[in-house]
Amino acid sequence: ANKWSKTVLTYNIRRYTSDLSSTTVDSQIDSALNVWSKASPLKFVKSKSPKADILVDFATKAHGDSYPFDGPRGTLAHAFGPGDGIGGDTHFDDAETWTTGSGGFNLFLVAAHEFGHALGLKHSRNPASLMYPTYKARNPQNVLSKEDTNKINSLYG
Ligand SMILES: CC(C)C[C@H](C(=O)NO)C(=O)N[C@@H](CC(=O)O)C(=O)NCc1ccccc1
Ligand SMILES: [Ca+2]
Ligand SMILES: [Zn+2]
Ligand SMILES: [Zn+2]
Repeated sequence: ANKWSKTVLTYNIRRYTSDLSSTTVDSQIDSALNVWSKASPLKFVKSKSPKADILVDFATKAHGDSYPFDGPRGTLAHAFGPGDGIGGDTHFDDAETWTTGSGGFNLFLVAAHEFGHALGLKHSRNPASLMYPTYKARNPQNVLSKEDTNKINSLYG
């Protein structure tokens, strides 16, 4: 599927990174989902069940799908597009140092990018877009470009 057939999506955080408190991870993930719910009709509900639409996980190297992580740097995270089962699932490479600031990799920023993929967005060629392929520091108050917003609303608006 290229998009979810519903606008209320559940998410569950299966395992956490040891770089941050679980409370901090919860709030970073919630803020990253809010980026998209603010720009579209989408709603996200935290669930206790790993059967949630979007299963968030931190893992290293081979972790049960066909895309093993690669140690520090390189691939930081990946997400599967909309669909049942692994669809929507979002994995973070725990070989990275996850931060809430500008050191290491900012979890909020990477998560916001990954959730774009989980919702059906591909990479953009526009360096101003959150969906541009490579990580760079952005103003957390304004991470979406007009293109990002237009794209999410072309799917769910
Ligand atoms: C081919 C995929 C699996 C590469 C992977 C990605 O795009 N995940 O969504 C990734 O980790 N990309 C790196 C860049 C790279 O591997 O060259 C990245 O920084 N992704 C996180 C990101 C990208 C743009 C904005 C914010 C965060
Ligand atoms: Ca990596
Ligand atoms: Zn994975
Ligand atoms: Zn990406």
